[in-house]
Amino acid sequence: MDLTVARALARAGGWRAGLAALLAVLQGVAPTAAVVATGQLIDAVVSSDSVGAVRGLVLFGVASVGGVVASAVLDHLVPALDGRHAAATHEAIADITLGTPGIAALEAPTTAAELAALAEAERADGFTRAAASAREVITRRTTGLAALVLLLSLAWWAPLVMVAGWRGMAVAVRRWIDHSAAVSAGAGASTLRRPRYLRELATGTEAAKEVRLYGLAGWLVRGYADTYHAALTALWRDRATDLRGIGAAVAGLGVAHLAVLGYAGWAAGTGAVSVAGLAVAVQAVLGSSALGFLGEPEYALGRAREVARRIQRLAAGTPPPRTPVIHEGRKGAGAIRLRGVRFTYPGRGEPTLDGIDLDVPAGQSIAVVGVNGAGKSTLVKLLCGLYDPDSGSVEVDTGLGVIFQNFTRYELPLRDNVSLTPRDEDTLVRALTSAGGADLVDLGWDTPLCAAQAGGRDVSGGQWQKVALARALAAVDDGAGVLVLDEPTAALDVRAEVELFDRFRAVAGSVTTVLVSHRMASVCRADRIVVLDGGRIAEDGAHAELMALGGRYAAMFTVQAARFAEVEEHSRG
Ligand SMILES: Nc1ncnc2c1ncn2[C@@H]1O[C@H](COP(=O)(O)OP(=O)(O)OP(=O)(O)O)[C@@H](O)[C@H]1O
Repeated sequence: MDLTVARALARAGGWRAGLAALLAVLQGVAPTAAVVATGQLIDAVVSSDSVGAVRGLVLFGVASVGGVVASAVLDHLVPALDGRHAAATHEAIADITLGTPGIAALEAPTTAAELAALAEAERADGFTRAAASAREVITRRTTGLAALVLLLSLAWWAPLVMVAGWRGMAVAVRRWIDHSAAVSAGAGASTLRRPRYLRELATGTEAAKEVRLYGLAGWLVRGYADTYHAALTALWRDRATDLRGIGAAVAGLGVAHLAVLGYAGWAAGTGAVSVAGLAVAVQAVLGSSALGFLGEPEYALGRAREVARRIQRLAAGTPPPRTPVIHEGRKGAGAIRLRGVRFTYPGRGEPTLDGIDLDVPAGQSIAVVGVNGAGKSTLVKLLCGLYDPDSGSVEVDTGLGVIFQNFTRYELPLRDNVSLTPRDEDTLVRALTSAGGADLVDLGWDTPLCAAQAGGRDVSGGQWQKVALARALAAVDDGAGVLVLDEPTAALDVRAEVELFDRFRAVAGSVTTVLVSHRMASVCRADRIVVLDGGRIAEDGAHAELMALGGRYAAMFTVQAARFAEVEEHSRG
């Protein structure tokens, strides 16, 4: 039994784990005790020894009843132990993933691979049966060891021969399985990624609309079948390693059986071993098989061990929390200072941000614009401390409220979507109304925003954005002095966005706001506009200044304004 798993079970289960281990040993000894009792009975019958026969019967009864009782108690104890162990494992994983201050560490290839492997192990469900598997392994190994003790009475070398035979077999099988597992976890995982993704696309709801609209069903099914088959063929080829090791182990095991059973038969023939002794020896040889490879419980224990080790590795590799640059405690509008900020995504050659200097005084509203991929969202993520800059510094004076482009749509009641911290309904109503979502209040605060749940309701994309805005406003209520809006209103039409942005500014007027938007109608309302280009700030100034400059911003604004005027004219005409 692996010590890593034993420690994990002991930590999760305390005294229950100790008791379970003891009972598993008792359950393992019981069959051997019954074999000994049978031997005593045979001896007693052959020699007409009634006292010996009673002793044999009593021992048989104790062994049988003891085994049954131990087994029954374990049946109750072990599932509870497994539940505790699974909960402790989930907690440890959550501690690791939530304990990192940024997301860069989670996105790092090694960490991401470890986390993916953990998720895979959770799906395989192996570690949730760690206690059940440990019970099985302890019981069987105890039975095997007890059988060896019995074999000692046949000949001193008999246990050694049987152990060698069964361990040789176990090593050969284990090696073959470890190789297969390594193939699956390594190259196999990456080759299976594509078919798995295609299967998710085909069966999930996310792409269901496009799959139907573009008639992708045939392509998906073919693509899945082809890539899955190709991946498995490669996997099987890789796994079909040399089986000679197993062949040799089987031969060795055969020789061990022949030697011990042959000797027992010969000894019985010469009278050196009694009939009872022969019966016991044969049973002991059978019992020694429990020292071989145990199959599923060993796999499951292996998976549990992998999970425990991955958790240890991840916990050891988790960087200590950085000195926070976000000063949560301070109230009121906060200033933002970026000095020489350079940032490169892992695996990318070119920096996405390449020397950003930006001072935003408390209370200012600033808009960040730039073409797709200019680095606006990256700047926001650095502001929030989700990534650390390669060089330079990012400092924010107060707590932050943020709405990301892809903000989370919690499958939770409306109340929790506006604020996950408990607060009175007046505050919630104020936040939602200010965000333009007054009509959503009628849904009821306890209505889950997910039609799949009992009493739940789906809401539109625009309504979700209002909920997300309300969430940011609730954060302001909590004292956040900087509000970051990363294209929060893309699902709204231009007029609705402008209206909402004005209302939002009135409500959140006391805080510093950073708006990322492609809508010039909203952008031009900010006190100051920053144009990102090539990882740097290309233009910086108020709307009128940048229009007068006649640069990138002026060009962007003019194109949108012209298009907007055209549409207006068209709709009037
Ligand atoms: N997690 C990531 N890993 C690697 N590269 C990334 C990652 N996220 C973004 N990028 C890259 O960084 C660059 C800047 O992306 P970012 O999302 O910051 O741009 P953006 O200005 O917000 O664009 P958009 O207007 O399209 O939202 C892009 O080239 C993008 O491909």
